Formats: sequence, structure tokens, C-alpha cells
Amino acid sequence: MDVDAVNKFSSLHAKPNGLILQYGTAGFRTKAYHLDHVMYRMGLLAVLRSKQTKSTIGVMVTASHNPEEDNGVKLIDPLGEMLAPSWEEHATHLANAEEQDIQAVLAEISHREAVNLQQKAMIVIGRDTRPSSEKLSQSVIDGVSVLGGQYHDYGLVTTPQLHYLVCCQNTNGQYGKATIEGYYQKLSKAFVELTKQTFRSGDEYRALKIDCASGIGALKLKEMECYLPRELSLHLFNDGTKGKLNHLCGADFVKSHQKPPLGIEVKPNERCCSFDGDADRIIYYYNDADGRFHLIDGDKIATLISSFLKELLSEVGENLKIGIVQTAYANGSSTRYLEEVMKVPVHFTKTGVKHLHHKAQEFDIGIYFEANGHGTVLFSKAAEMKIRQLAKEETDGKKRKAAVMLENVIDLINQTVGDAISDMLLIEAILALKGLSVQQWDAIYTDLPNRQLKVKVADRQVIDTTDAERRAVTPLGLQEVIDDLVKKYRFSRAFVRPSGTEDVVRVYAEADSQENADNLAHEVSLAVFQLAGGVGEGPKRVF
Ligand SMILES: CC(=O)N[C@H]1[C@@H](OP(=O)(O)O)O[C@H](CO)[C@@H](O)[C@@H]1O
Ligand SMILES: [Mg+2]
Repeated sequence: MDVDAVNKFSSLHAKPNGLILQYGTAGFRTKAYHLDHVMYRMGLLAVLRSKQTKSTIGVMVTASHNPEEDNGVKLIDPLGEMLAPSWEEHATHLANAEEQDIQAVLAEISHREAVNLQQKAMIVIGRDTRPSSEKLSQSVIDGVSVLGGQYHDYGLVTTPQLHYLVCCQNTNGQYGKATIEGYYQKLSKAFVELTKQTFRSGDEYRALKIDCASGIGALKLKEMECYLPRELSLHLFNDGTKGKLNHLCGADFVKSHQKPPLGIEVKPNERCCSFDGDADRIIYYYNDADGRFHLIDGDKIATLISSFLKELLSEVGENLKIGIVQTAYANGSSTRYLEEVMKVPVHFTKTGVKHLHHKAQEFDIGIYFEANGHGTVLFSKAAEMKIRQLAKEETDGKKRKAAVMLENVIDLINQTVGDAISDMLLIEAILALKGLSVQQWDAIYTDLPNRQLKVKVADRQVIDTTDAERRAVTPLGLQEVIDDLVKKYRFSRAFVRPSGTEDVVRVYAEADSQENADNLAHEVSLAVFQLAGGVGEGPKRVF
């Protein structure tokens, strides 16, 4: 380690006095002007992680669906997965260290993790379209370079593209070619194969309007369009030529406000979707003939994909186990439909993709989606091998055809992380193959009316939860109050948990009518305010 160089660069990327940040659910995220030192230090940390794992590590500069003024950074582990929890702690420690202690912290991490400093390091870097992202990614490069790491800067990419690239690098191209072109080729080939003979030209049925949140998704879809069949006609809105990133648009806006984004005219019965700012989430929606808005969220996406895969598996006739992973935010109707009608097992984890991903790895085919539209499908190595073998060798024509389709799904879905582009192509393929309209898809089950609210408290960590965050253990008495409130309504459910990305307590409630869901959410908010140290004016009934 070149001590002088590290010292010099550390002072060029000085930490604002007293600033403490935490590597949270999705890395570091805050106002962009507070992040220069964090970027530099994450460059340093990525080098250590790369040396330790003897693999390429990714660093993505993005704040996803946050406002344009924010930014963030997260590290991507060797197989394209989220950073290991013990390294999240190192990240927090390093980001908050005083300048004079950086050397010591690096030495301590190296010692605890048995990092061989002689090992080579390779880092791949990507960024979203925020005005602050380019300069911040230069700070990451400074950190990488000062510790002697090699790097490749992929520039503007979606978050899932960088996850894909990391996985390709570390599997010697087995997962795909480690270029953006390789990504387009892999996905488009699988999509074309899957939908062969399905598209008829002039089929206006296949038109899809996409709200790109004024972000990176638009850029990358434009690059990809020439790889896709002409019959899939994608109409891009909020494509970044004007308008602020995520402002009144994007998947998070549509999901939380339950209304269409600005900048897109949703005509009756047109199929529309929204990406988020770094294109790892997708939400579908439409307006019916009466102008009523219908949201098709991550739960319905999971249901569509699960029923398609279940059908193919039964045609293939192999005993491969499907498992579905949801969080407490999944609509109760979706869970009931999956368990009782489709008869597939549903498992619950804490909020946050890393928890869902981890659980989904336990199955031959694990399908996970957060209600907000972040999710994917994972195939175990054994299941993938079996499917590829059947696709090649099966003599029964019908079975082989189903196996070939499954093989194309394996290649189409981004198994490293939720990916709006890849999810969209899979959904469009399924709708085309099944001849389903957006209304028919929506009608699979009816969502229970629900409401999400936020409550400000002095210290949100006073709320501790259990049972995949569905029950509060502390503060004492809160859960009993929630239980009593829930009893007042039919088909009702409510829970509270501290957010991992914002300084608030989140409240979720669902019930038989919107009015009841709103009342229940409000009453639970009041209980949180009273029993968990609310600050400020207190919850107001806004609905
Ligand atoms: C209710 C909700 O949508 N929570 C989101 C949000 O986490 P919170 O811990 O709830 O702030 O951001 C996470 C990261 O993007 C995402 O994984 C999660 O689903
Ligand atoms: Mg995102």
C-alpha cells in the first residue's frame, strides 16, 4: 500500500465534519454533495473485496428512485449478488472513519478478512444519468487506482446491467459476454426464440408504452431496440430529453401514488409500464374504459411468471420445486391466490432484495418479487442443467418444446438481480404466448385495498420486529394495539417497521374497502406516534 498516495488522495476527498452514513438496504444513499468521500472510500473497499475474493467486483453509482439531487453507491459481489453483510459493516466503518484513520481501517479490514494485498484487483464501474454521477464515479476510480486496482468504467448502464457484467466477468463468459452488446444479444436471442411464431405483424396488441422515469432505462432501451423484433413496438416516454429524473414519474411514483405518471397519456385499455431511475424495477398499469386506473404490481408479475413456469414444468414432467418469496408488503390477495389456487408454496422474508434473493436460492426455481416491482427468477444449477439437457435430448416433442421454452426463460431473465428490461421482455413474451390482454392478466385476482403511510419518530430503531417484519416486538404494547385495531375490519392486516432507507416508520394496512384500509392505516399511525416516540405534528388524516 502506498501510504503517501492514500493520504494525499484521502485529503482530496475529504469527509464533511460530523457526517455519519450507513451502508443500508441499497448501499449508501443521501444528497449527492455529501458523497464524494464515500465514493472514493468505496473504491478503496472494492479493491480489498476484489483481492479477497480473487474476483471482479462492481461499483454502481446510483440512487435508484430517489430525487435527482440524491446519489448513492453500492458494491456488487462476484456472482452479481449484493455485497456480503460482513462487508456492509466494513463499508460503514470505512465511510465514517476520520481521515487520519483510513490507513488503520484498511489494515484492520485486510487483517480480519485475510486479504492478500499482493493479489491483483479488478473493479467494474457503472453509473446512472444523474448530473452528479459522472464526477462521483471519478472519485470511485481515484480510490481504486490509489490502491493499485485495475478498473473498467462501463459508464452509463442500468444497475442490473452492471450486475450482469460482474457475473459474466467472474464466470469466464459462461453467464454471457461481458459487454453491453453481449447483454442485448443474450436477452434478445432468448426473447426471439421464446416468442417465435407468436407475433403476427401488424398486431397492435403488442404495443407497449414505457415510462422511463427520465432515467437510464430510456437510453438503454433505445440501444436495444434494433436487437428486438419489430412486432414488439415499444413507445418510450419520459426518456430523459426533458424532465427531472423520477419527478412525478417512474415505478416508485406510480406504485406509491397509485396513479399514472406525468408525461404519458394512458388511453383506455392500453398496456403501460414504468421503470425506476436505475431500471431495476418495473410496474404495469392501464386505465379501463371508465377511466379507472389499475395497477399491476410486483405481486401480479410474480403470479403471471409463476403460473407460466408451473405450466411448463408440468409439461416437462420433471419434479422440480418452485418456491415463491414475498415480503409483508405483498397484497394478501396475491398470497392467497398463489397458495390456495395455484398451490405453490409462498415464503416470507424481511424487506430488501438481498433477503428475498437469498431465500429464493433454496428452490429449484425460486421466484421473488417485492410488491414495488423489484424481482426475478432464480434457477438452481441442477435445475438449469436438467432443463438444458431435456431441451437437447428429450425425444417426446411436446416435452422437448416445453424444455426449450424453459431454457429460453433461463437466458431471458437476469438471474443476478431484478431487471426492468429483462422482466419486461419476459412479461411481454408470456402475454403474447398466452394471448392475454392486460385486463385478463389483472383479473387473475383482485387486490385488497391498501394504504402505506410514514410516521416520523425520534428513533425509529425503538421498533423491533419479528416474523418477517409482520409483528412488532417493541415498544411493548404496540402489537397488542395493532391487533385490536385490525380486529375492527374485515379481511384486514396491518404492520409497522422501521424503514431501511428513510428516517421514518412505515405503516401498512389492508382491508375490505379503501376507506377501511385508510382508516386502519391512520389508526395504526396514531398508535406508532404515541407509543414509539413520534415527533412533530403527528399523523393527519390525509385520505
Ligand atoms: C416498502 C418498500 O417499498 N420498501 C423499499 C425500500 O425499503 P425500506 O426499508 O422500506 O425503506 O427501499 C428498498 C431499496 O430500494 C426496497 O427494497 C424496499 O422494497
Ligand atoms: Mg432501483
